Amino acid sequence: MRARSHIIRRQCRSFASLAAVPRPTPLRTLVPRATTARKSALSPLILAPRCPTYGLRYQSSAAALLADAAQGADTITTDTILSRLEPTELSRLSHLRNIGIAAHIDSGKTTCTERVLYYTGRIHSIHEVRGKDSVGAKMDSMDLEREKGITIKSAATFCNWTKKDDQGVDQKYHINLIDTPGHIDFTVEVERALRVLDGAVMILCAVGGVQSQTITVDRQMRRYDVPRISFINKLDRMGANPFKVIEQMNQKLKIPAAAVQVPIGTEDQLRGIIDLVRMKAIYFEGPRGIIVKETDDIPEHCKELVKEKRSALIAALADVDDEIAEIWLEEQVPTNDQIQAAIRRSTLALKFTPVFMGSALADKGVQPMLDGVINYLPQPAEVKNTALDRKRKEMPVALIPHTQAPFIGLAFKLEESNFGQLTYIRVYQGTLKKGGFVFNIRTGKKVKVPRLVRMHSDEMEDVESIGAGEICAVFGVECASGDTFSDGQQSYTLQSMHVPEPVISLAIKPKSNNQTANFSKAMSRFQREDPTFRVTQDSETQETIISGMGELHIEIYVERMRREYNVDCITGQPKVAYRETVTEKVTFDHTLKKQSGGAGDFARVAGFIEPTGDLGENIFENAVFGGAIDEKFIFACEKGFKASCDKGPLLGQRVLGTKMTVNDGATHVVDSSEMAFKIATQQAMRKAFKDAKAIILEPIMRVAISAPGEFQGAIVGLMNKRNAIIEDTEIGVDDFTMYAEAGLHSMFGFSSVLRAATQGKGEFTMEFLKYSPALPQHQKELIAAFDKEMAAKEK
Ligand SMILES: Nc1nc2c(ncn2[C@@H]2O[C@H](COP(=O)(O)OP(=O)(O)OP(=O)(O)O)[C@@H](O)[C@H]2O)c(=O)[nH]1
Repeated sequence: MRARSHIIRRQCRSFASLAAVPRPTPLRTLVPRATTARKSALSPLILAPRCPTYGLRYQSSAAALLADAAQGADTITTDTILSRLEPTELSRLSHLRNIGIAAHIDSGKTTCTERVLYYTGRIHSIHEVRGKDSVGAKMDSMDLEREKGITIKSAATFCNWTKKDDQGVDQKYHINLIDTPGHIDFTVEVERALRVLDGAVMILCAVGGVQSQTITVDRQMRRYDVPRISFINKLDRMGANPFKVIEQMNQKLKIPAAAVQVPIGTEDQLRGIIDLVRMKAIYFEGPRGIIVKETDDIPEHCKELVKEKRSALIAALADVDDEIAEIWLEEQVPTNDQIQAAIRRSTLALKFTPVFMGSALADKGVQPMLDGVINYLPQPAEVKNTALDRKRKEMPVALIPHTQAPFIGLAFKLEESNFGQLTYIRVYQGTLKKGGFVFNIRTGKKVKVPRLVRMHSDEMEDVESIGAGEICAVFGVECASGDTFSDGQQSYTLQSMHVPEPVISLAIKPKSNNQTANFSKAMSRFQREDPTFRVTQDSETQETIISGMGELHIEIYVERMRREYNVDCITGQPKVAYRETVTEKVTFDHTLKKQSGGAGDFARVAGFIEPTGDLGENIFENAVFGGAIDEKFIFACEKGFKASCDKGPLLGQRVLGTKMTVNDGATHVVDSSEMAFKIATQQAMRKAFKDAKAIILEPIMRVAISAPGEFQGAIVGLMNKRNAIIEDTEIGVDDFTMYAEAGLHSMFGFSSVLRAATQGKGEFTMEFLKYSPALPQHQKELIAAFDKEMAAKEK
């Protein structure tokens, strides 16, 4: 029995340990042709070379690929992975797309997704955002979303899209899709979706063009290297001009763009779309445009435009793709296939975005956009994903999207549901199985996966297993957002997403005491689900303080508390999350000495504090030589410094960009303690901080305001009053957009001021840009108010 288990253990030796053995020669050169042919006829597994150290025969290409991948992220490319995956794995992955839809507010993301679900057969009727039937779109499942007509939470779904291949054979593709919110206050939803998706559709309004949030989304897509296609929506709107939008994309976004389609008519004359690659006119007939009719007959009045825009497409491709550049230089015309291949290559290389167009509301152009998702966005194996190996000093290693590899997944989103915590997971490697066990790399805990589902907005479909490259959700797995899971063999961690810092906070409490339990429940749930929503307790006032990304963000949570938890809340005035820092280097030498009868308190700390140079993390440095302060007390000094940084001396706000170096001190054999050193450091910090010309930093917001042209003067006046710096103003046909930078405190309540000044026609967005020193007068007022508050508390 023992011998048998020994053999099993040897055979089950982890892929991680295989990774440590010398790298085997690539499969293709070693496998004898006859063997491969015979073997592949019997099974999809390829016989791999013998491992020199263990004498094991690799079971599949997964092991060989993993052995290479584990040598370091640079040893393997997506081409290597693609060339060495077995046909079954390759076919599974090449029929899979994980995409997100992201855009400026109200561009039509949800309306578009509703059409995608209808045309792919996931839903059987279309309901509009703010539609007359009051049902609302499938992906806006929360009551609040349906009432307000905005997306608050990103929602995941999946569908199948059938498309003919080059030989005219129908191929079925599985698409995992995430619809994201447009409002900047919910931007973390976009961050986490883009972190795990392989490609994205960026939607733009044919009238609004590149708007403030388009620029943010562009930045987010670049942060996670997400290839994208673009879709200019709302061609049916008056004033629609897709080519002006493309011009704006080329000027303002950091990615070249060119149309791959032109419209047949615009506004109320929109009839269809012409595909510039295949040179086909496409019409959308039948109920809700479900029948796609393609013809070679390009309407006469479109021919000139088609010629011009096809040339523009080839010229744009020649700038980013060598093959087209060569054809172009030889003054030849590329074939349709060459154009299509170049669009795919340059889109995947993040050098280009093909622009599709249509009107989701008018049911035109969505199906060709879906074909574009298949043609131009990557399958999971075409995206290189890496993790850090904790066992090998955080060495980056490539992940292999193979179902037989050891499981690695990232929990990117959490939600509470009636059945417990629902955790969204992207499976990067291996297979996640219902009833199987997974290890949380952060906590080291092993947990069972009791239920595995695919999400369809707020509905779910149970599944037995999910393979590499897919997105799913699990129940009953306790974890935090951003945790990496493995099957216990590897100690890999995946980098989590960027989480912006909250900039606004307010005090909150339930109206009546008997709602406290529900209030706490709601707070802990919201905090777990949304990393940009924070809850803290003011240690002096014992008030609960909530912080978030903006007024709307906080407002939505207060409203959800009322609706979902039956808790009415009293909220204080919103407060700005100011920060404190030092601007000069000063030395300190502070002694704490207390003698009160028995054992006293003694600690001496000396050193200096100085600015770190950036407004990032605070730093504590131990530069004590010769044991002037015992090692265990140094740790207490660091604790004291950190506590002081959590509540700065000027306003009780967090300290940024400050470094403390302790280089001397003294210890008393009897009276020194950890507490004494902690307090001494806090006292030293309080004094030295003020001496080091401490200042208050305030969040500066990037503000974009759009309104009809007649209100421009009034809005300039409003912004001047707020000491804003107006950066740029774009004048459109009827309206204008102003870009400015303003301190957050001056922007509180701006939505109602703007509404009143523009007869409700103006709109604005703002997002955190940076921390900057507050104006001297404002700093004085803030400090005076804080001191007064403190004095009142002491009385
Ligand atoms: N005219 C016109 N209106 C459209 C079109 N697509 C969407 N809309 C309208 O634009 C509004 C916003 O649409 P949504 O689909 O909610 O936009 P969204 O981008 O998902 O919005 P958020 O997620 O809240 O940012 C709704 O009133 C839609 O009916 C279109 O093609 N033409």
